Amino acid sequence: MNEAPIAWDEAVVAVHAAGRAAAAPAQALPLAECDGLTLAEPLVSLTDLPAFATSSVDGYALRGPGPWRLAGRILAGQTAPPISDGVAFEIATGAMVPAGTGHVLRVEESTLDGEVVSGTPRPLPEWREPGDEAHKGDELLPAGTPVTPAVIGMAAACGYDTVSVRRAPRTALLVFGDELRTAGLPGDGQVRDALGPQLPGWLRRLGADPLPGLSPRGPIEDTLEAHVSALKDALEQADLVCTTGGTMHGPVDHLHPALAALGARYVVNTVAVRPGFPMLVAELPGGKFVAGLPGNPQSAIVALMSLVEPLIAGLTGRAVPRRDTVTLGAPVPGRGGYTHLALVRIEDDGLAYPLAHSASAMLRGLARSDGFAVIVPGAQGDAGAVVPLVPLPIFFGARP
Ligand SMILES: Nc1nc2c(c(=O)[nH]1)N[C@H]1C(S)=C(S)[C@@H](COP(=O)(O)OP(=O)(O)OC[C@H]3O[C@@H](n4cnc5c(N)ncnc54)[C@H](O)[C@@H]3O)O[C@H]1N2
Ligand code: MOO
Repeated sequence: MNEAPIAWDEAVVAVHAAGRAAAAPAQALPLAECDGLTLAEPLVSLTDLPAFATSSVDGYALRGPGPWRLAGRILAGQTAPPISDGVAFEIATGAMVPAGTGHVLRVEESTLDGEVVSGTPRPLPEWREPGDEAHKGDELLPAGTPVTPAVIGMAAACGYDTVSVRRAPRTALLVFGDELRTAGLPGDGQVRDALGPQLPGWLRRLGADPLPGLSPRGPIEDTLEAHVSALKDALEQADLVCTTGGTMHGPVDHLHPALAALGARYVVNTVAVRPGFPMLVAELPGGKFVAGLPGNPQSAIVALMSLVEPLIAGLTGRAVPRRDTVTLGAPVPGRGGYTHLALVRIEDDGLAYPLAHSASAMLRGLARSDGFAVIVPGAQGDAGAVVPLVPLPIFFGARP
């Protein structure tokens, strides 16, 4: 219970390593099923790209000095015949350039008189040579690359039908707290559950696969028995179970005793970060994980980005999440020996400003935020300082 909190940056590395050691096996999946998954092996070109000399323009393939006699037409998709001196083939953009072609003359820079083509070809080739983009065997992308639509397009272009990927970790979300209402207005000691509805969306954006029926489940009754049984059930289906609330040691905080009852080993138990320090990740027998997110809503999201993001990265074979930097537009206080993850919004001047209503129990600042500025232990975030940013996984076009 009184374990010293681990430094924030060390916690990130520790959970990533634990996830990496338990990563899902590689599997070959059809391209259409790979969006959002992770390459398990380097993407190596299966062919020269382009695979044949490809015309970049509509015009005429020519050989030797002009004028040229029109001998036929080559459309995209057809195999080009060889070409001989004094001959022209009408050729389409994307069509195969005949072996022996000296020039491709653009249609708009040519004249066709009966069957005679004339004009002055441009000096530079108007076609792409085999291997211009890639040679067979070239490594195009390393293992661990997240599969985006562009990666799928690249894989298709160089001949893949399936790619070797690691699947998204299946997640469950258990919400703890007898004070939580799942509908209607808060009041009389009860609050709306603000984490059950938002965490599955964040988890999906971080590359996880939230299980239907378990995303969320709760509120789970505030008894140890109910906690143990809910965790057991969820762990049967999920690779990673996230929980909210109950990370402290209050009279109805049952997470730690429940983890002990299940034989869990802490990977990280409390982190020197504000807010959110009671966050934890534990590994269960069988290589499954529980991430304990504190109940205060903003603290839960700090824990998500501090521990769950790198854990998912490890489980899928991705690198430790990269942190870009931002320049602060206004001062952000440090938190002594703790790392401060401070909600910021990047305004039109390109600078990151702290947000009002950013206390750990609040969501108003989070709802307008681009991410958390990182103020390292012992430092102050002065205006003009360049600091790391933990970006929230929102599309730029969708920022609030
Ligand atoms: N004696 C001490 N008490 C507390 C300390 C401390 O150092 N000493 N730390 C505080 C900090 S910091 C945090 S964070 C919380 C963490 O507590 P738990 O993870 O055990 O969370 P709960 O006690 O269950 O809830 C805390 C708070 O958050 C509200 N909550 C919980 N779940 C939800 C939800 N799904 N949606 C909206 N709000 C939620 C809950 O009602 C409480 O207000 O401990 C402090 N205590
Ligand atoms: O650190 Mo608690 O997680 O501030 O609210």
